[in-house]
Amino acid sequence: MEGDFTGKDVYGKHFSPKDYLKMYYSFSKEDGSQEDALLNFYLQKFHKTFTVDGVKGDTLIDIGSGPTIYQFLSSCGSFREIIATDYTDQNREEIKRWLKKDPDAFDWSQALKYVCELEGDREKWVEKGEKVRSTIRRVLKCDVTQVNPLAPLVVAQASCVTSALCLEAACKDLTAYHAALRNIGSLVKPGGHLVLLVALGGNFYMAGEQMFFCLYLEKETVDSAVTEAGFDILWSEEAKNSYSPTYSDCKNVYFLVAQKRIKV
Ligand SMILES: Cc1nn(C[C@](C)(O)C(=O)N2CCN(c3cccc4cnccc34)CC2)cc1-c1ccccc1
Repeated sequence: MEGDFTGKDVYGKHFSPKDYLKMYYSFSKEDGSQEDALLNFYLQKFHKTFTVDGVKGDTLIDIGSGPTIYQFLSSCGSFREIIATDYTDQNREEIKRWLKKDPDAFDWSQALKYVCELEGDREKWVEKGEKVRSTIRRVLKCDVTQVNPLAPLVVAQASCVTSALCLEAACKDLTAYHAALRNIGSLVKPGGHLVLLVALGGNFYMAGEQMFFCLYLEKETVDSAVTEAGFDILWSEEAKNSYSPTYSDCKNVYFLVAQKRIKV
């Protein structure tokens, strides 16, 4: 199955955060399900980046947060402020529901417990949730196709920009992908970090009954786009995609940490 590019308007109209969260982030009851394995990979790499390797700073901006907060579970202890962003109103509303402890918000307790286990005390998951809530200070609109993705706001350059599973879904071709990387890279201060989670080798993914476009990317394409955007890649790791093939045809997921070159 391959689809035409899913324009921004389709996202706004047809993307259902509830369907999506149920499909991709409902930890199965029995351990070791395929979807768990993929989310566990994401959580392990964020843990390595922020808790083990010590990437830290003042502000972290997450680009294209979607309706999820798993990407903040390790970074919340390393930054004074986190800014979550997304293009669609319904994704930003879903994040705000969780921040406000709305009873209708998605239950992230399994992911919280998993990260606390990585940090050495699974029982601390409630405190971890409070830490995430107190660190996410703003939830803003973003559009990676704009030179300033946070326009009309002008935000000071951040110590770190993260973006998970976003650009391949937001960019219609490689020209747009390179431009989007330059756009989000402009939000990083010199010497700051860019952390990407990318779906490789895919053309589509499902959220509920709706099929969404995915730009077909290979590791080398991502690496060269990151380098051309002014970053040095510090480390990266690929994992086999284990989403059910009816969910997506992407082959691998790719985690990358890069540092913005300081112009001398
Ligand atoms: C899993 C999974 N989750 N997601 C993230 C998801 C649900 O797509 C999302 O919420 N996003 C990204 C796109 N995004 C955007 C869409 C249009 C324009 C945007 C302009 N600027 C910023 C963001 C824009 C809005 C937030 C993607 C996958 C996945 C991808 C490929 C293969 C397999 C799985």
